[in-house]
Amino acid sequence: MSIAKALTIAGSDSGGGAGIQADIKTFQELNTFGMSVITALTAQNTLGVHGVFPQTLEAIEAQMEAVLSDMGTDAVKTGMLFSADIISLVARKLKEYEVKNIVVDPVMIAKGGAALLQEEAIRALTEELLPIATVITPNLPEAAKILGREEMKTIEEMKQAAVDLHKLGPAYVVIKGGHLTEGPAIDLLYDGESIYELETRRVETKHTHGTGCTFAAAIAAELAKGSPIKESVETAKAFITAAISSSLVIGKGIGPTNHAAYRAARLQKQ
Ligand SMILES: Nc1ncnc2c1ncn2[C@@H]1O[C@H](COP(=O)(O)OP(=O)(O)OP(=O)(O)O)[C@@H](O)[C@H]1O
Ligand SMILES: Cc1ncc(COP(=O)(O)O)c(N)n1
Repeated sequence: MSIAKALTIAGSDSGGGAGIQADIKTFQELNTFGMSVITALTAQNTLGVHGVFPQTLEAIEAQMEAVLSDMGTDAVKTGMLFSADIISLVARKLKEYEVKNIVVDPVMIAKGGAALLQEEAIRALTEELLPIATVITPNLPEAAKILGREEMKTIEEMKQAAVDLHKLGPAYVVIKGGHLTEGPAIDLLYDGESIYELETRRVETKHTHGTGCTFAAAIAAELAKGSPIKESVETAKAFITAAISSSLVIGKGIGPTNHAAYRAARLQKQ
């Protein structure tokens, strides 16, 4: 039996809600074979990040070599990359292996405020990784940081940001509106010509740890299976909405989303 393969290159979240763990759970739920390259360990739980331990470049390169030289992949999702050196290495290896379907989630800061990307790495992100990305998935603060402007507060400002981010080289741009303070949860997809709005109701919950990681991993899984970009983003939006709608009260802080919810709902419908 053959199966589509998806690779996450990201940080490990010991709490299981974000990072590598969220990605692998998402890949599994969407019927893809998940593989991982761990860029950094975080000691993390629902209350926050208690330690960040970047892996050596040697360790990261060895993981990429091991996976890509033998198994290959149908899509890649990058998450926490932490430093300029790690970004350069990852971009170089993705080019070397001519990896297709690259989803770049430009993770910068954890919900609790901990830095998951060094300030000086933004240039490497912009110059080396964004140009080879199939799709980038910044949230509002990340989009603002990359563009060096104030955080956008309206859909019109988000649209302008999507157009400006596209000029940096990715084939598609998704800007996530989870951080808008009121109204529905609206994300935008820009393909260089048209802007599509993806809108769902905003779920009233504080348990949203790992939403960005899960959403980007779901896009990668769908692209890996050969779905076109628009359908992939729509499925990812349905996946994350289901996961947030039945998010889990685990730990004393911001709990994780429920990765099993999307498939469970679909099975129930059958
Ligand atoms: N309360 C909510 N209800 C419904 N959808 C939401 C909610 N919060 C976020 N989303 C959706 O979840 C996805 C992730 O968006 P968000 O802006 O939270 O990403 P993020 O900030 O990168 O996440 P993270 O903080 O985990 O890195 C988007 O599709 C967004 O619309
Ligand atoms: C390893 C890792 N990667 C990404 C995030 C972002 O997720 P969130 O903003 O929900 O904390 C995280 N907390 N940890």
